Amino acid sequence: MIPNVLTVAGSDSGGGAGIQADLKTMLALGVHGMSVVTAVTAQNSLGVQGAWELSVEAVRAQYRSVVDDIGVQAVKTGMLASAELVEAVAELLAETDAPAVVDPVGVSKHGDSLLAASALDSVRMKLLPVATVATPNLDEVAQLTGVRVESEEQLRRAAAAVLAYGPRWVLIKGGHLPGDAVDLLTDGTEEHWLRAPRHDNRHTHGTGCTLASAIASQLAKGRSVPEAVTAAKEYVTGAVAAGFALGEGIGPVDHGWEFRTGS
Ligand SMILES: Nc1ncnc2c1ncn2[C@@H]1O[C@H](COP(=O)(O)OP(=O)(O)O)[C@@H](O)[C@H]1O
Ligand SMILES: Cc1ncc(COP(=O)(O)O)c(N)n1
Repeated sequence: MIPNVLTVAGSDSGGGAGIQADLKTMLALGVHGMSVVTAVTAQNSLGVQGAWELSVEAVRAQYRSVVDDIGVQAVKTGMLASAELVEAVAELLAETDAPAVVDPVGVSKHGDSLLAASALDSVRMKLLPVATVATPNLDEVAQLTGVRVESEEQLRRAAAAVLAYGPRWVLIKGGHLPGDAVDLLTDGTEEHWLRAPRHDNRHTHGTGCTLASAIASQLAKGRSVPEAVTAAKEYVTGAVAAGFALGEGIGPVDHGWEFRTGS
């Protein structure tokens, strides 16, 4: 049986991040990808030119259509735009018997806001508590907890601050630190350090979405959280290494890198 994985996220018209990155990742990892669109962005390699969020009703209806008939083995959330949508999605996740990977998307690589400042409290109090794995980057950690990370050793403190809001696991992504691309996965008792060489490639649009979707895909296949994150890290590292130029700015990671190897 092919596992079903659902992404609840924003559309990136440029195809490198958001829903488009999620569905490509799911295809690459051999699961059936499905989507609940929360917002539509006009976006390309230069930034986000516009964003329009959908109504709570439209988001709920998409989610129910998928979950009630088809069923899901894992869910991933990304851009949720507003406090209303964050709260509605948190409620839906709480009713769903499947692991949830929560990528608390705040700001795009270009610095465009993808989440209203008024939604931060809902992310902390409603969304993080229902996450199986939360995957904040360092900017999101600072926004959500006030903890600023400037070195690998400080990742531990960041993880503890996020875990205090109640996710089962947290993966702090150290992708924005200099040196190796090091992430810390912990549930407060176990610690797993995931280290990969930093690829000197500016075409990294979509890294976070890709990693979170890859984790959800691996969880849907029945892997444990540490196994799923380890496999997902390998996939995203390969995708960053193969990231390519597109437009005038920051190009996407290559979701299809494994198909192209040797071709
Ligand atoms: N230049 C790079 N080389 C290798 N891995 C990277 C690079 N940049 C980011 N990563 C990895 O990509 C994943 C996403 O991290 P990050 O870019 O920090 O997330 P986000 O897209 O949410 O800002 C992490 O596993 C991180 O370590
Ligand atoms: C719709 C949408 N969702 C998420 C991101 C974050 O991706 P990145 O951090 O790589 O810009 C994005 N740019 N657009």
